[in-house]
Amino acid sequence: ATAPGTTTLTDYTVTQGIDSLLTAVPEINALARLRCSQVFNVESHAITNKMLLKLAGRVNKELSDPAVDGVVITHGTDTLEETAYFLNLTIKSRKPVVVVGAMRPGSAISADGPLNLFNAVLLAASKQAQGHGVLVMLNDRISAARYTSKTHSTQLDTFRSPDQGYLGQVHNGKIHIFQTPTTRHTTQSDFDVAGVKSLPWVDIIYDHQDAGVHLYEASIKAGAQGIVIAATGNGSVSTTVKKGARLAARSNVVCVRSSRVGAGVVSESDADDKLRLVSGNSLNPQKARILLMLALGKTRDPKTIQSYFDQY
Ligand SMILES: NC(=O)C[C@H](N)C(=O)O
Repeated sequence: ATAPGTTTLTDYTVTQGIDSLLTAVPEINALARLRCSQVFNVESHAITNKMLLKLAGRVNKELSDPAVDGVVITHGTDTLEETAYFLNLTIKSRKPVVVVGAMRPGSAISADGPLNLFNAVLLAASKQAQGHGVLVMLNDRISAARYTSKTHSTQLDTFRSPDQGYLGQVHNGKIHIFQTPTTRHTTQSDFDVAGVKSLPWVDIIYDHQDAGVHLYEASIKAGAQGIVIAATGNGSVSTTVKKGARLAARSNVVCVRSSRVGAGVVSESDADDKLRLVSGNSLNPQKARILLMLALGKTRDPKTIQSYFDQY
């Protein structure tokens, strides 16, 4: 992205294609032989389900080529965690897939993109990075797609996971991996989107004080097959959530209770069975939506869907 001046950090437009990103970091040529393609060139809020499906197909195809050691995807940071988690569940390979972004435009003083990209290519080309699921590389930190989330609107250390931390770091051009995710991903995933043309529609509804039930009504009427509730605290079942869940259950729409607080596991509740609710485990609402779309491609049974949320 490019901004009008070197000190402008936020007012930018997507301008650079992959070729200009790479010419800015010639050091990358010493790390790997690169084959590049521009699959999309959009800000990340413009990514659609169709684009996710196309990207997963493309990455799986590249990785099935024995000449390919790994894949790097450059991505806007706003919804990066959604794409990374989707790929974590749908890529059928142990080879590294690294999603990389930048918080500052390339035109800025101290732009972070060049080093992030260098580190991402280093990681994607390495044996050490194999088998940990999809990785996110920013600010020298290696994160697991399952755990990491954008937590700050502008700072460079925005990608964090308070409970699970980082998988490792890149330091002076050397990779250090400290741990591996324990949730199922890539080669152990049940989800396969080969040949899939569209994903079931899932909305996210944010709960708050004095919330109305009209958003549930609208979502069900619009044909959603699932609703993720960004509930308060530990996924609290407020009166509105209860009413919304009852309406949804009547239309066979599956509701997942996640939390708007951004960290922590949402406990399973006694109310879940009665209201056909699924607990979102430690997935934030936007990631719970990704898993629910994939789960609904297989079943509408809340118990089976709960088992996916327990494992992925
Ligand atoms: N810094 C960024 O990458 C944000 C950008 N708006 C995006 O596409 O997500």
